[in-house]
Amino acid sequence: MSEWQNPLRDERDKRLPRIAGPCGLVIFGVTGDLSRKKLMPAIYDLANRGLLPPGFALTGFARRDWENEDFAQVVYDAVKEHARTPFRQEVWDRLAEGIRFVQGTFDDDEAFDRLADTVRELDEERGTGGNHAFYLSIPPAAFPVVCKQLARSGLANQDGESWRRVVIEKPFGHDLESARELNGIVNEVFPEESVFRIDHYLGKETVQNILALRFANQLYEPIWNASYVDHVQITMAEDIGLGGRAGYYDGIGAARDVIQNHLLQLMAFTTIEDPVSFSPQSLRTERIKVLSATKPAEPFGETTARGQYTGGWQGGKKVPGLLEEEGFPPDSTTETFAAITLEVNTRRWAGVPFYLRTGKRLGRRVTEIAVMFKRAPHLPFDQTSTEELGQNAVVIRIQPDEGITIRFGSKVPGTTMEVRDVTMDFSYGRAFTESSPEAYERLILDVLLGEPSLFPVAGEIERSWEILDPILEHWTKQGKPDPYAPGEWGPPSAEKMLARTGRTWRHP
Ligand SMILES: NC(=O)C1=CN([C@@H]2O[C@H](COP(=O)(O)OP(=O)(O)OC[C@H]3O[C@@H](n4cnc5c(N)ncnc54)[C@H](OP(=O)(O)O)[C@@H]3O)[C@@H](O)[C@H]2O)C=CC1
Ligand SMILES: O=C1O[C@H](COP(=O)(O)O)[C@@H](O)[C@H](O)[C@H]1O
Repeated sequence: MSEWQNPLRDERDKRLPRIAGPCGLVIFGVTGDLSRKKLMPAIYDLANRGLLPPGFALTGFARRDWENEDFAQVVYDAVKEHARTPFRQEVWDRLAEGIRFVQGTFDDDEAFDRLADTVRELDEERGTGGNHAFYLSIPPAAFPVVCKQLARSGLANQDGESWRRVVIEKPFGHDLESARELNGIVNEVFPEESVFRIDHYLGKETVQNILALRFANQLYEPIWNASYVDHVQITMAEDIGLGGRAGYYDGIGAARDVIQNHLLQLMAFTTIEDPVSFSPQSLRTERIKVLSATKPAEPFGETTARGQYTGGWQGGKKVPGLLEEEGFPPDSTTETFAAITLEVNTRRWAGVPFYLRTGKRLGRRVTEIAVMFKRAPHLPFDQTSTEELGQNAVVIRIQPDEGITIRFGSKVPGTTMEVRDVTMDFSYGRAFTESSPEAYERLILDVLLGEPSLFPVAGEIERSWEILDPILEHWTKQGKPDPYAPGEWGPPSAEKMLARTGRTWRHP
């Protein structure tokens, strides 16, 4: 064979799509909301993009008395309703050949033995090669029993030639102690490198783009620190209510639901030092370092706010308050809005407050990171000419209208020197012809490829709870959250929380 190598080949290979090797995926909880709306459509989308191996197998495990064909019909309906990419019959036919169903409950040993038989048969019939991932799309209380069943039935066994991986949905625990306990149980069955804890925000293109923005450019990094940044606001606002989600949400609340995971990860991506490389280990090391340096600002009575939506009008429709939503007790103290202040005690960030907020039934659906810069030390203009000038800002829009906006002052055309804010916009939709894959597509593919960069490790999860636990304890003592009407941006206490520091929230 010639020793000559095409000098462009390595670079080109890096851009070729990464296709999973022979494998299968078992989903627990296939009748659930997440599975129907996100997981099954994402699997079809991956198949449609040619990223799954030819003999790929999808096995569902649930209580319903179904045959393989019944489950295949459920997957078909989910794909038709929710898939991102166009439906192609030949892709579906190929995928459907590998669909299996196992009926059972989580405490049923025989059901798990049947699952083990099914997996063995798939290895023979479909050539899955003993490589299987188990996706726990189930209530968090059931994570331990399913892990134990996977161990008991031998499904977690890896023989060195093949792999077994477990995928665990959020929330991972409800405080530090329960997260540690759960990590212990999971790690008794699966080594840490086989555990993929899902935080679907890390699968979003725009979240990964934070790293590109910061580390692929020279423009931002020199000013990305306490000398130039005044504060950072991270917002995840939703306009929907919690109808139909009481079983999961009551007693959990906004902070556990999204601050502990999505928002702290957004903060970590915004604040990490440049990783040595983009290897999973380097990225995780930097994320853990910054989370370890993060503390909630005190006193919590002034630095946090929490609210619960009341009934009212939104988008021209009458909507119920949380306490009128089905399944929530009339005295529920679950918060549907949460805002907290964090300090990142590193040389780069000391003194810069990070304000994180999230809520349901707010003004609109938007997730963004707004890096707000200090004002120029001196303005050589009349005071009246700069009255409408705000702070410079870099706003990273995670969703919708994914992109980046930079706000700066500009002269208003005319004979006077009047300066006003203008914006410069980068929009994914306009800049690229490629459409963004759904977060779950990216993450499921990464599980099958064994690529762990975008999955939080045990240490990150535990650090996040350490940050949040003292605030949650304070709120428990406080009792009822403050009311806010649908369409508002949280309760008045949220505005006060920033007003005390002379700042205001953005109302994006
Ligand atoms: N829905 C979402 O948008 C999101 C969900 N998540 C997480 O994903 C996971 C699943 O959520 P979601 O789909 O909403 O939950 P659902 O309540 O809609 O579904 C739960 C699933 O678990 C099954 N199940 C529950 N108990 C048992 C049991 N004893 N034996 C067998 N099957 C059982 C249910 O089966 P059956 O139909 O028979 O009851 C159902 O398929 C949770 O951890 C959640 O926190 C995370 C982010 C977003
Ligand atoms: O994890 C969760 O995220 C969803 C919002 O996800 P997004 O990708 O649409 O921003 C949220 O509604 C849910 O409460 C939470 O569990």
